[in-house]
Amino acid sequence: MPTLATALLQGLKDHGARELFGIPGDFILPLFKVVEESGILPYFTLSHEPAVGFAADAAARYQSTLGVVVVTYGAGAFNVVNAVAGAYAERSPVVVVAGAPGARERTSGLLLHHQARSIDTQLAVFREITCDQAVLDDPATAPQAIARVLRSARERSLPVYIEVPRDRVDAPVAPVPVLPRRTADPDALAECAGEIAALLGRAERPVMVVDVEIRRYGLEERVATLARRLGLPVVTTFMGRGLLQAAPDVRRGTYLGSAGDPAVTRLVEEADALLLLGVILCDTNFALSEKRFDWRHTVLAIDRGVRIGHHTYPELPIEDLVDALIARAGPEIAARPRTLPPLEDYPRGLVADDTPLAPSDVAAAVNDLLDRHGPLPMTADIGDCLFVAMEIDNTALAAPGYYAGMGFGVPAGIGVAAATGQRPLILVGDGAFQMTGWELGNCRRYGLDPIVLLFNNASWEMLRVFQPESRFNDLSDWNFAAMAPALGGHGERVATRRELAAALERAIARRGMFSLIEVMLPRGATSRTLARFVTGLKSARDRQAG
Ligand SMILES: Cc1ncc(Cc2csc(CCOP(=O)(O)OP(=O)(O)O)c2C)c(N)n1
Ligand SMILES: [Mg+2]
Repeated sequence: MPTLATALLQGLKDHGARELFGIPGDFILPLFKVVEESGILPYFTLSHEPAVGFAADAAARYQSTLGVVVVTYGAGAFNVVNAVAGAYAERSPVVVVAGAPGARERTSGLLLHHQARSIDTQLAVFREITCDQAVLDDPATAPQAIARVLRSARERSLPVYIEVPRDRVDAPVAPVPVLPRRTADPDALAECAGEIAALLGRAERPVMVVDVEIRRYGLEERVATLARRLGLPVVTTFMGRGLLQAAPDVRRGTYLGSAGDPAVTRLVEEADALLLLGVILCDTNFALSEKRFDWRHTVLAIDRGVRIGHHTYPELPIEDLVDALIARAGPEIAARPRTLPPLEDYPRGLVADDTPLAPSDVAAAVNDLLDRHGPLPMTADIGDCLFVAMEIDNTALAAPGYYAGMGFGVPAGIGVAAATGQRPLILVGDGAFQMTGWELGNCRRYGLDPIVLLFNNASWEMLRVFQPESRFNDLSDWNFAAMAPALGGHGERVATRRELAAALERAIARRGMFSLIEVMLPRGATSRTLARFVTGLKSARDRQAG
Protein backbone atom coordinates (compact mmCIF):
# COMPACT_ATOMS: atom_id res chain seq x y z
CA MET A 1 0.00 0.00 0.00
CA PRO A 2 1.49 3.39 -0.87
CA THR A 3 2.28 5.99 1.75
CA LEU A 4 0.92 9.51 1.57
CA ALA A 5 4.27 10.66 0.13
CA THR A 6 4.56 8.03 -2.59
CA ALA A 7 0.88 8.29 -3.45
CA LEU A 8 1.20 12.08 -3.80
CA LEU A 9 4.30 11.82 -5.99
CA GLN A 10 2.78 9.08 -8.14
CA GLY A 11 -0.43 11.08 -8.36
CA LEU A 12 1.50 14.12 -9.57
CA LYS A 13 3.21 11.97 -12.18
CA ASP A 14 -0.07 10.35 -13.28
CA HIS A 15 -1.51 13.86 -13.75
CA GLY A 16 1.34 14.88 -16.05
CA ALA A 17 4.05 16.31 -13.80
CA ARG A 18 7.49 15.36 -15.10
CA GLU A 19 9.78 16.84 -12.46
CA LEU A 20 9.71 19.01 -9.38
CA PHE A 21 11.69 21.97 -8.10
CA GLY A 22 12.20 22.66 -4.42
CA ILE A 23 14.19 23.62 -1.37
CA PRO A 24 13.85 21.36 1.72
CA GLY A 25 13.31 22.47 5.30
CA ASP A 26 12.53 20.64 8.52
CA PHE A 27 8.76 20.69 7.92
CA ILE A 28 9.24 19.05 4.49
CA LEU A 29 12.35 16.95 5.14
CA PRO A 30 10.39 13.68 5.51
CA LEU A 31 8.69 14.25 2.15
CA PHE A 32 11.89 15.39 0.49
CA LYS A 33 13.54 12.17 1.67
CA VAL A 34 10.87 10.21 -0.19
CA VAL A 35 11.29 12.47 -3.23
CA GLU A 36 14.99 11.59 -3.35
CA GLU A 37 14.76 7.90 -2.44
CA SER A 38 11.65 6.96 -4.42
CA GLY A 39 12.85 8.38 -7.74
CA ILE A 40 9.22 8.76 -8.81
CA LEU A 41 9.90 12.25 -10.15
CA PRO A 42 13.24 13.85 -10.99
CA TYR A 43 13.89 16.80 -8.70
CA PHE A 44 15.97 19.93 -8.85
CA THR A 45 16.90 22.15 -5.91
CA LEU A 46 17.83 25.78 -6.46
CA SER A 47 19.09 28.50 -4.13
CA HIS A 48 16.05 30.64 -3.29
CA GLU A 49 12.36 29.79 -3.41
CA PRO A 50 11.33 32.55 -5.84
CA ALA A 51 13.57 30.82 -8.38
CA VAL A 52 12.00 27.45 -7.55
CA GLY A 53 8.59 28.93 -8.34
CA PHE A 54 9.72 30.56 -11.59
CA ALA A 55 11.47 27.37 -12.73
CA ALA A 56 8.40 25.21 -12.09
CA ASP A 57 6.18 27.78 -13.81
CA ALA A 58 8.36 27.85 -16.94
CA ALA A 59 8.61 24.05 -17.01
CA ALA A 60 4.81 23.91 -16.93
CA ARG A 61 4.52 26.46 -19.74
CA TYR A 62 6.97 24.71 -22.03
CA GLN A 63 5.56 21.24 -21.47
CA SER A 64 1.88 22.23 -21.30
CA THR A 65 1.53 20.24 -18.09
CA LEU A 66 1.75 20.65 -14.33
CA GLY A 67 4.76 22.34 -12.72
CA VAL A 68 5.56 21.34 -9.12
CA VAL A 69 7.26 23.17 -6.28
CA VAL A 70 8.06 21.50 -2.94
CA VAL A 71 8.85 23.91 -0.13
CA THR A 72 9.03 24.00 3.62
CA TYR A 73 6.44 25.59 5.87
CA GLY A 74 6.36 29.35 6.41
CA ALA A 75 9.70 30.78 5.35
CA GLY A 76 9.88 28.58 2.27
CA ALA A 77 6.25 28.74 1.24
CA PHE A 78 5.95 32.50 1.74
CA ASN A 79 9.09 32.94 -0.34
CA VAL A 80 7.34 31.37 -3.33
CA VAL A 81 4.18 33.50 -3.11
CA ASN A 82 5.19 36.06 -5.72
CA ALA A 83 6.09 33.42 -8.31
CA VAL A 84 2.80 31.61 -7.69
CA ALA A 85 0.88 34.88 -7.95
CA GLY A 86 2.51 35.42 -11.34
CA ALA A 87 1.62 31.88 -12.38
CA TYR A 88 -1.98 32.54 -11.36
CA ALA A 89 -2.12 35.79 -13.32
CA GLU A 90 -0.70 34.08 -16.41
CA ARG A 91 -2.64 30.85 -16.03
CA SER A 92 0.24 28.49 -15.40
CA PRO A 93 -0.69 25.33 -13.44
CA VAL A 94 1.93 25.23 -10.70
CA VAL A 95 1.25 22.74 -7.88
CA VAL A 96 2.53 24.06 -4.56
CA VAL A 97 3.37 21.23 -2.15
CA ALA A 98 4.13 22.85 1.18
CA GLY A 99 5.19 21.34 4.45
CA ALA A 100 3.30 22.05 7.68
CA PRO A 101 3.41 21.19 11.38
CA GLY A 102 2.11 17.82 12.53
CA ALA A 103 -1.01 17.32 14.64
CA ARG A 104 0.78 17.17 18.01
CA GLU A 105 2.76 20.36 17.26
CA ARG A 106 -0.45 22.19 16.53
CA THR A 107 -1.71 21.52 20.04
CA SER A 108 1.61 22.07 21.84
CA GLY A 109 0.57 25.51 22.98
CA LEU A 110 3.84 26.90 21.63
CA LEU A 111 4.27 29.31 18.75
CA LEU A 112 6.13 27.31 16.08
CA HIS A 113 9.20 28.47 14.17
CA HIS A 114 8.28 29.64 10.62
CA GLN A 115 4.73 30.38 11.90
CA ALA A 116 3.47 33.84 10.91
CA ARG A 117 0.21 34.91 12.58
CA SER A 118 -1.56 31.58 13.03
CA ILE A 119 -0.56 28.07 12.00
CA ASP A 120 -3.07 28.31 9.13
CA THR A 121 -1.89 31.70 7.85
CA GLN A 122 0.04 29.89 5.11
CA LEU A 123 -3.13 28.17 3.86
CA ALA A 124 -5.00 31.46 4.03
CA VAL A 125 -2.38 33.22 1.91
CA PHE A 126 -2.35 30.50 -0.76
CA ARG A 127 -6.14 30.46 -0.95
CA GLU A 128 -5.80 33.87 -2.62
CA ILE A 129 -3.41 32.72 -5.37
CA THR A 130 -4.54 29.17 -6.12
CA CYS A 131 -7.79 27.83 -7.55
CA ASP A 132 -8.04 24.82 -5.21
CA GLN A 133 -6.42 23.62 -1.99
CA ALA A 134 -6.10 20.47 0.09
CA VAL A 135 -4.68 19.84 3.57
CA LEU A 136 -3.65 16.17 3.79
CA ASP A 137 -4.30 15.65 7.50
CA ASP A 138 -6.59 12.63 7.05
CA PRO A 139 -5.12 9.59 5.25
CA ALA A 140 -8.62 8.32 4.54
CA THR A 141 -9.57 11.33 2.43
CA ALA A 142 -6.16 12.44 1.18
CA PRO A 143 -6.13 10.51 -2.15
CA GLN A 144 -9.47 11.93 -3.27
CA ALA A 145 -8.46 15.41 -2.14
CA ILE A 146 -5.24 15.21 -4.13
CA ALA A 147 -7.13 13.96 -7.19
CA ARG A 148 -9.68 16.77 -6.91
CA VAL A 149 -7.01 19.47 -6.61
CA LEU A 150 -4.86 18.13 -9.44
CA ARG A 151 -7.89 17.94 -11.70
CA SER A 152 -8.64 21.58 -10.84
CA ALA A 153 -5.08 22.56 -11.78
CA ARG A 154 -5.37 20.84 -15.15
CA GLU A 155 -8.90 21.99 -15.95
CA ARG A 156 -8.40 25.64 -14.95
CA SER A 157 -4.69 25.85 -15.83
CA LEU A 158 -4.15 27.64 -12.53
CA PRO A 159 -1.95 27.00 -9.49
CA VAL A 160 -3.19 24.79 -6.65
CA TYR A 161 -2.00 24.23 -3.06
CA ILE A 162 -1.38 20.94 -1.24
CA GLU A 163 -0.34 21.06 2.42
CA VAL A 164 1.49 18.06 3.87
CA PRO A 165 1.64 17.85 7.68
CA ARG A 166 5.02 16.37 8.42
CA ASP A 167 3.66 13.61 10.67
CA ARG A 168 1.47 12.22 7.87
CA VAL A 169 4.13 11.52 5.22
CA ASP A 170 4.44 7.78 5.98
CA ALA A 171 0.74 7.14 6.62
CA PRO A 172 -0.59 4.29 4.45
CA VAL A 173 -3.14 5.55 1.93
CA ALA A 174 -4.95 4.33 -1.16
CA PRO A 175 -3.49 5.31 -4.52
CA VAL A 176 -4.50 8.70 -5.93
CA PRO A 177 -7.09 8.25 -8.71
CA VAL A 178 -7.14 10.35 -11.88
CA LEU A 179 -10.63 11.82 -12.03
CA PRO A 180 -12.17 12.15 -15.50
CA ARG A 181 -11.92 15.56 -17.16
CA ARG A 182 -15.23 17.42 -17.01
CA THR A 183 -16.29 18.06 -20.60
CA ALA A 184 -18.78 20.50 -22.08
CA ASP A 185 -22.49 19.79 -22.13
CA PRO A 186 -23.01 18.53 -25.71
CA ASP A 187 -26.07 20.69 -26.35
CA ALA A 188 -24.43 23.83 -25.02
CA LEU A 189 -21.33 23.06 -27.06
CA ALA A 190 -23.34 22.57 -30.25
CA GLU A 191 -25.28 25.78 -29.65
CA CYS A 192 -22.13 27.76 -28.91
CA ALA A 193 -20.20 26.41 -31.90
CA GLY A 194 -23.16 27.08 -34.15
CA GLU A 195 -23.43 30.65 -32.94
CA ILE A 196 -19.72 31.25 -33.53
CA ALA A 197 -19.81 29.66 -36.99
CA ALA A 198 -22.73 31.91 -37.95
CA LEU A 199 -20.98 35.00 -36.61
CA LEU A 200 -17.79 34.19 -38.54
CA GLY A 201 -19.78 33.24 -41.63
CA ARG A 202 -21.36 36.69 -41.76
CA ALA A 203 -18.02 38.45 -41.43
CA GLU A 204 -15.93 39.78 -44.30
CA ARG A 205 -12.78 40.45 -42.26
CA PRO A 206 -12.70 37.96 -39.35
CA VAL A 207 -9.49 37.53 -37.37
CA MET A 208 -8.39 34.99 -34.76
CA VAL A 209 -6.35 36.26 -31.81
CA VAL A 210 -4.56 33.70 -29.61
CA ASP A 211 -2.93 33.87 -26.20
CA VAL A 212 -1.44 31.65 -23.53
CA GLU A 213 -4.30 29.25 -22.91
CA ILE A 214 -3.83 27.58 -26.31
CA ARG A 215 -0.34 26.60 -25.12
CA ARG A 216 -1.50 25.67 -21.62
CA TYR A 217 -4.00 23.16 -23.04
CA GLY A 218 -1.68 21.95 -25.80
CA LEU A 219 -3.98 23.27 -28.53
CA GLU A 220 -1.57 25.04 -30.88
CA GLU A 221 -1.72 22.42 -33.63
CA ARG A 222 -5.51 22.17 -33.48
CA VAL A 223 -5.87 25.94 -33.46
CA ALA A 224 -3.69 26.17 -36.58
CA THR A 225 -5.91 23.53 -38.22
CA LEU A 226 -9.01 25.52 -37.28
CA ALA A 227 -7.51 28.70 -38.71
CA ARG A 228 -6.75 26.93 -41.99
CA ARG A 229 -10.24 25.38 -42.15
CA LEU A 230 -11.90 28.75 -41.51
CA GLY A 231 -9.40 30.72 -43.59
CA LEU A 232 -8.74 32.99 -40.61
CA PRO A 233 -5.54 34.98 -40.21
CA VAL A 234 -4.11 34.52 -36.72
CA VAL A 235 -2.47 37.14 -34.55
CA THR A 236 -0.89 36.56 -31.14
CA THR A 237 -1.15 38.94 -28.23
CA PHE A 238 1.91 40.37 -26.46
CA MET A 239 1.50 37.65 -23.84
CA GLY A 240 1.01 35.07 -26.57
CA ARG A 241 4.26 35.88 -28.34
CA GLY A 242 5.98 32.70 -29.50
CA LEU A 243 2.76 30.73 -29.97
CA LEU A 244 2.17 28.85 -33.25
CA GLN A 245 5.90 28.79 -33.96
CA ALA A 246 5.22 25.76 -36.17
CA ALA A 247 2.42 27.43 -38.12
CA PRO A 248 3.93 30.40 -39.99
CA ASP A 249 1.32 29.93 -42.74
CA VAL A 250 -1.52 31.11 -40.47
CA ARG A 251 0.35 33.44 -38.15
CA ARG A 252 0.38 37.10 -39.19
CA GLY A 253 2.23 38.68 -36.28
CA THR A 254 1.79 40.02 -32.76
CA TYR A 255 -0.82 42.62 -31.86
CA LEU A 256 0.72 45.46 -29.88
CA GLY A 257 -1.84 48.15 -30.61
CA SER A 258 -0.25 51.51 -31.36
CA ALA A 259 3.18 50.11 -30.44
CA GLY A 260 3.05 47.34 -33.01
CA ASP A 261 3.26 46.75 -36.73
CA PRO A 262 0.62 49.09 -38.19
CA ALA A 263 -0.53 46.46 -40.70
CA VAL A 264 -1.15 43.94 -37.88
CA THR A 265 -2.88 46.58 -35.79
CA ARG A 266 -5.18 47.43 -38.71
CA LEU A 267 -5.91 43.75 -39.33
CA VAL A 268 -7.22 43.38 -35.75
CA GLU A 269 -8.83 46.77 -35.29
CA GLU A 270 -10.62 46.73 -38.66
CA ALA A 271 -11.83 43.14 -38.19
CA ASP A 272 -15.61 42.72 -38.32
CA ALA A 273 -15.40 39.56 -36.19
CA LEU A 274 -12.81 38.59 -33.57
CA LEU A 275 -12.33 35.05 -32.30
CA LEU A 276 -10.21 35.40 -29.12
CA LEU A 277 -8.89 31.99 -28.05
CA GLY A 278 -7.32 31.78 -24.60
CA VAL A 279 -6.82 35.53 -24.49
CA ILE A 280 -6.17 37.34 -21.21
CA LEU A 281 -7.95 40.71 -21.41
CA CYS A 282 -5.17 42.60 -19.63
CA ASP A 283 -3.49 45.96 -20.02
CA THR A 284 -0.25 44.68 -21.51
CA ASN A 285 -2.27 42.96 -24.23
CA PHE A 286 -4.74 45.75 -24.98
CA ALA A 287 -3.82 49.01 -23.24
CA LEU A 288 -2.52 50.38 -26.55
CA SER A 289 -5.58 49.41 -28.57
CA GLU A 290 -6.82 52.35 -30.56
CA LYS A 291 -10.28 50.83 -30.84
CA ARG A 292 -12.35 49.11 -28.14
CA PHE A 293 -13.86 45.65 -28.73
CA ASP A 294 -17.27 45.58 -30.38
CA TRP A 295 -18.67 42.75 -28.26
CA ARG A 296 -21.49 42.18 -30.75
CA HIS A 297 -18.90 40.68 -33.06
CA THR A 298 -16.42 39.29 -30.56
CA VAL A 299 -16.01 35.79 -29.11
CA LEU A 300 -13.76 35.19 -26.09
CA ALA A 301 -12.92 31.68 -24.89
CA ILE A 302 -10.95 31.55 -21.64
CA ASP A 303 -11.10 29.97 -18.17
CA ARG A 304 -13.63 27.28 -19.21
CA GLY A 305 -16.16 29.82 -20.47
CA VAL A 306 -17.12 31.33 -23.81
CA ARG A 307 -18.41 34.87 -24.09
CA ILE A 308 -20.22 35.85 -27.29
CA GLY A 309 -21.51 39.38 -27.47
CA HIS A 310 -23.04 39.98 -24.06
CA HIS A 311 -23.85 36.42 -23.06
CA THR A 312 -21.63 33.63 -21.76
CA TYR A 313 -21.59 29.83 -21.97
CA PRO A 314 -20.19 28.59 -18.63
CA GLU A 315 -18.28 25.31 -18.15
CA LEU A 316 -17.31 25.10 -21.80
CA PRO A 317 -13.64 24.05 -21.98
CA ILE A 318 -11.64 25.67 -24.76
CA GLU A 319 -10.35 22.32 -25.98
CA ASP A 320 -13.94 21.12 -26.54
CA LEU A 321 -14.80 24.35 -28.34
CA VAL A 322 -11.82 24.14 -30.70
CA ASP A 323 -12.65 20.51 -31.55
CA ALA A 324 -16.30 21.38 -32.15
CA LEU A 325 -15.40 24.29 -34.43
CA ILE A 326 -12.97 22.11 -36.39
CA ALA A 327 -15.70 19.49 -36.81
CA ARG A 328 -18.08 22.14 -38.15
CA ALA A 329 -15.60 23.78 -40.47
CA GLY A 330 -15.53 22.51 -44.03
CA PRO A 331 -12.48 21.00 -45.71
CA GLU A 332 -9.39 23.16 -45.84
CA ILE A 333 -10.53 26.27 -47.62
CA ALA A 334 -8.13 28.70 -49.20
CA ALA A 335 -7.67 31.75 -47.04
CA ARG A 336 -10.41 34.18 -47.96
CA PRO A 337 -9.41 36.47 -50.82
CA ARG A 338 -8.04 39.21 -48.61
CA THR A 339 -4.93 41.30 -48.76
CA LEU A 340 -3.26 40.18 -45.58
CA PRO A 341 -0.28 42.06 -44.19
CA PRO A 342 3.10 40.49 -44.90
CA LEU A 343 4.57 38.54 -42.02
CA GLU A 344 6.28 40.95 -39.67
CA ASP A 345 9.79 41.58 -40.85
CA TYR A 346 12.22 41.19 -38.02
CA PRO A 347 15.60 42.88 -37.95
CA ARG A 348 18.27 40.71 -39.54
CA GLY A 349 21.62 41.04 -41.22
CA LEU A 350 23.38 42.88 -38.41
CA VAL A 351 26.58 44.29 -39.90
CA ALA A 352 29.31 43.00 -37.59
CA ASP A 353 31.21 46.24 -37.38
CA ASP A 354 32.53 48.42 -34.54
CA THR A 355 29.28 50.30 -34.08
CA PRO A 356 28.42 50.53 -30.37
CA LEU A 357 25.50 48.30 -29.48
CA ALA A 358 21.89 49.47 -29.16
CA PRO A 359 19.19 47.21 -27.65
CA SER A 360 17.50 46.36 -30.95
CA ASP A 361 20.87 45.19 -32.35
CA VAL A 362 20.58 42.25 -29.98
CA ALA A 363 17.38 41.16 -31.73
CA ALA A 364 19.04 41.35 -35.14
CA ALA A 365 22.06 39.40 -33.92
CA VAL A 366 19.84 36.71 -32.37
CA ASN A 367 17.69 36.45 -35.51
CA ASP A 368 20.87 35.95 -37.56
CA LEU A 369 22.12 33.35 -35.04
CA LEU A 370 18.87 31.36 -35.06
CA ASP A 371 18.76 31.51 -38.86
CA ARG A 372 22.19 29.87 -38.87
CA HIS A 373 21.77 27.40 -36.02
CA GLY A 374 18.03 26.77 -35.68
CA PRO A 375 15.53 27.84 -33.01
CA LEU A 376 16.25 27.90 -29.29
CA PRO A 377 13.55 28.14 -26.61
CA MET A 378 13.67 31.57 -25.04
CA THR A 379 12.87 33.01 -21.64
CA ALA A 380 12.88 36.70 -20.86
CA ASP A 381 12.68 38.83 -17.76
CA ILE A 382 10.89 42.11 -17.33
CA GLY A 383 12.80 45.10 -18.66
CA ASP A 384 13.68 46.25 -22.14
CA CYS A 385 14.90 42.71 -22.85
CA LEU A 386 11.26 41.65 -23.09
CA PHE A 387 10.58 44.27 -25.74
CA VAL A 388 13.68 43.17 -27.61
CA ALA A 389 12.18 39.66 -27.51
CA MET A 390 9.24 41.06 -29.52
CA GLU A 391 11.77 41.87 -32.26
CA ILE A 392 13.15 38.33 -32.32
CA ASP A 393 11.42 36.14 -34.86
CA ASN A 394 8.55 34.17 -33.43
CA THR A 395 10.24 31.56 -31.27
CA ALA A 396 8.79 29.82 -28.23
CA LEU A 397 8.98 32.28 -25.35
CA ALA A 398 8.19 32.18 -21.63
CA ALA A 399 8.06 35.61 -20.04
CA PRO A 400 5.93 37.35 -17.40
CA GLY A 401 4.49 39.72 -19.99
CA TYR A 402 1.32 40.42 -18.02
CA TYR A 403 2.16 39.93 -14.34
CA ALA A 404 5.46 41.71 -15.11
CA GLY A 405 7.41 40.49 -12.08
CA MET A 406 11.17 40.76 -12.29
CA GLY A 407 13.42 37.80 -11.53
CA PHE A 408 11.65 35.33 -13.80
CA GLY A 409 14.13 35.10 -16.70
CA VAL A 410 17.12 33.15 -15.40
CA PRO A 411 15.26 30.67 -13.15
CA ALA A 412 12.72 30.13 -15.91
CA GLY A 413 15.54 29.30 -18.32
CA ILE A 414 16.97 26.86 -15.79
CA GLY A 415 13.52 25.32 -15.40
CA VAL A 416 13.12 24.88 -19.16
CA ALA A 417 16.62 23.40 -19.48
CA ALA A 418 16.14 21.02 -16.55
CA ALA A 419 12.66 19.94 -17.64
CA THR A 420 13.11 19.61 -21.39
CA GLY A 421 16.83 19.02 -21.88
CA GLN A 422 16.77 21.85 -24.40
CA ARG A 423 19.27 24.70 -24.34
CA PRO A 424 17.45 27.98 -23.71
CA LEU A 425 18.40 31.51 -24.66
CA ILE A 426 17.79 33.75 -21.62
CA LEU A 427 17.23 37.52 -21.97
CA VAL A 428 17.65 39.52 -18.76
CA GLY A 429 18.48 43.07 -17.67
CA ASP A 430 21.08 43.95 -15.06
CA GLY A 431 18.46 44.91 -12.48
CA ALA A 432 16.59 41.63 -12.80
CA PHE A 433 19.86 39.68 -12.89
CA GLN A 434 20.77 41.21 -9.52
CA MET A 435 17.61 39.53 -8.16
CA THR A 436 17.83 35.93 -9.39
CA GLY A 437 20.67 35.71 -11.92
CA TRP A 438 22.90 34.01 -9.35
CA GLU A 439 20.84 30.86 -9.74
CA LEU A 440 23.16 30.19 -12.72
CA GLY A 441 25.51 28.81 -10.08
CA ASN A 442 23.23 25.75 -10.00
CA CYS A 443 23.80 24.91 -13.69
CA ARG A 444 27.10 23.14 -13.08
CA ARG A 445 25.71 20.35 -10.88
CA TYR A 446 22.91 19.66 -13.34
CA GLY A 447 25.05 19.99 -16.47
CA LEU A 448 22.91 22.79 -17.87
CA ASP A 449 24.37 25.21 -20.41
CA PRO A 450 21.95 28.06 -21.16
CA ILE A 451 23.06 31.07 -23.12
CA VAL A 452 22.39 34.27 -21.17
CA LEU A 453 22.18 37.70 -22.83
CA LEU A 454 22.50 40.21 -19.99
CA PHE A 455 21.50 43.74 -21.02
CA ASN A 456 23.76 45.86 -18.83
CA ASN A 457 22.78 49.54 -18.98
CA ALA A 458 23.57 50.06 -15.27
CA SER A 459 20.01 51.25 -14.96
CA TRP A 460 16.40 50.49 -14.17
CA GLU A 461 15.79 51.76 -17.67
CA MET A 462 12.14 50.78 -17.93
CA LEU A 463 11.44 53.03 -14.97
CA ARG A 464 13.61 55.80 -16.31
CA VAL A 465 11.62 56.02 -19.54
CA PHE A 466 8.55 56.90 -17.45
CA GLN A 467 10.31 59.04 -14.85
CA PRO A 468 13.61 60.28 -16.31
CA GLU A 469 14.20 62.79 -13.53
CA SER A 470 14.67 60.11 -10.85
CA ARG A 471 18.27 59.32 -9.99
CA PHE A 472 17.34 56.16 -8.12
CA ASN A 473 17.22 54.48 -11.54
CA ASP A 474 21.00 54.75 -11.78
CA LEU A 475 22.60 51.42 -10.91
CA SER A 476 26.30 50.80 -10.68
CA ASP A 477 28.09 48.50 -13.10
CA TRP A 478 28.54 45.14 -11.41
CA ASN A 479 30.80 43.66 -14.10
CA PHE A 480 28.73 40.48 -14.24
CA ALA A 481 30.87 38.74 -16.88
CA ALA A 482 33.84 38.70 -14.50
CA MET A 483 31.75 36.75 -11.97
CA ALA A 484 30.65 34.02 -14.37
CA PRO A 485 33.68 31.71 -13.93
CA ALA A 486 33.19 31.68 -10.16
CA LEU A 487 29.63 30.49 -10.78
CA GLY A 488 30.87 27.70 -13.07
CA GLY A 489 30.24 29.37 -16.41
CA HIS A 490 31.90 31.51 -19.06
CA GLY A 491 31.39 35.25 -19.21
CA GLU A 492 32.38 37.96 -21.62
CA ARG A 493 31.49 41.60 -22.16
CA VAL A 494 30.57 42.95 -25.57
CA ALA A 495 30.13 46.57 -26.57
CA THR A 496 30.07 46.50 -30.40
CA ARG A 497 28.08 44.63 -33.03
CA ARG A 498 31.19 42.71 -34.06
CA GLU A 499 31.90 41.59 -30.50
CA LEU A 500 28.28 40.49 -29.96
CA ALA A 501 28.11 38.42 -33.16
CA ALA A 502 31.39 36.68 -32.32
CA ALA A 503 30.42 36.05 -28.69
CA LEU A 504 27.13 34.48 -29.77
CA GLU A 505 28.90 32.10 -32.13
CA ARG A 506 31.34 31.13 -29.39
CA ALA A 507 28.46 30.58 -26.97
CA ILE A 508 26.62 28.30 -29.40
CA ALA A 509 29.80 26.24 -29.80
CA ARG A 510 30.51 26.11 -26.05
CA ARG A 511 28.69 23.21 -24.37
CA GLY A 512 28.64 21.95 -20.80
CA MET A 513 28.58 25.31 -19.03
CA PHE A 514 26.45 28.43 -19.13
CA SER A 515 27.62 31.25 -21.38
CA LEU A 516 26.93 34.73 -20.10
CA ILE A 517 27.23 37.52 -22.67
CA GLU A 518 27.13 40.90 -20.93
CA VAL A 519 25.82 43.38 -23.49
CA MET A 520 27.00 46.86 -22.56
CA LEU A 521 24.35 49.47 -23.38
CA PRO A 522 24.17 53.20 -22.68
CA ARG A 523 21.64 54.53 -20.19
CA GLY A 524 18.75 56.14 -22.00
CA ALA A 525 18.87 53.78 -24.98
CA THR A 526 15.83 51.55 -25.46
CA SER A 527 14.59 49.13 -28.09
CA ARG A 528 12.34 50.39 -30.84
CA THR A 529 9.44 48.39 -29.42
CA LEU A 530 9.76 49.80 -25.90
CA ALA A 531 10.05 53.30 -27.33
CA ARG A 532 6.78 52.78 -29.24
CA PHE A 533 5.16 51.26 -26.11
CA VAL A 534 6.11 54.28 -24.03
CA THR A 535 4.83 56.68 -26.68
CA GLY A 536 1.62 54.71 -26.99
CA LEU A 537 1.08 54.54 -23.22
CA LYS A 538 1.71 58.25 -22.78
CA SER A 539 -0.74 59.17 -25.53
CA ALA A 540 -3.29 56.67 -24.14
CA ARG A 541 -2.93 58.35 -20.72
CA ASP A 542 -3.27 61.78 -22.32
CA ARG A 543 -6.45 60.63 -24.07
CA GLN A 544 -7.85 59.31 -20.79
CA ALA A 545 -6.90 62.54 -19.03
CA GLY A 546 -8.96 64.10 -21.77
C1 LIG B 1 9.87 42.15 -8.54
C2 LIG B 1 9.74 43.48 -9.22
N1 LIG B 1 10.22 44.59 -8.59
C3 LIG B 1 10.11 45.82 -9.17
C4 LIG B 1 9.53 45.96 -10.41
C5 LIG B 1 9.44 47.31 -11.07
C6 LIG B 1 10.32 47.41 -12.28
C7 LIG B 1 9.87 47.20 -13.56
S1 LIG B 1 11.07 47.34 -14.72
C8 LIG B 1 12.25 47.69 -13.57
C9 LIG B 1 13.68 47.92 -13.98
C10 LIG B 1 14.28 46.67 -14.59
O1 LIG B 1 15.68 46.92 -14.70
P1 LIG B 1 16.55 45.94 -15.60
O2 LIG B 1 17.95 46.44 -15.53
O3 LIG B 1 16.31 44.54 -15.23
O4 LIG B 1 15.98 46.14 -17.06
P2 LIG B 1 15.96 47.50 -17.91
O5 LIG B 1 14.73 48.24 -17.50
O6 LIG B 1 15.91 47.08 -19.33
O7 LIG B 1 17.20 48.25 -17.59
C11 LIG B 1 11.72 47.67 -12.28
C12 LIG B 1 12.53 47.90 -11.06
C13 LIG B 1 9.02 44.78 -11.02
N2 LIG B 1 8.40 44.82 -12.24
N3 LIG B 1 9.16 43.56 -10.42
MG1 LIG C 1 18.98 47.73 -16.69
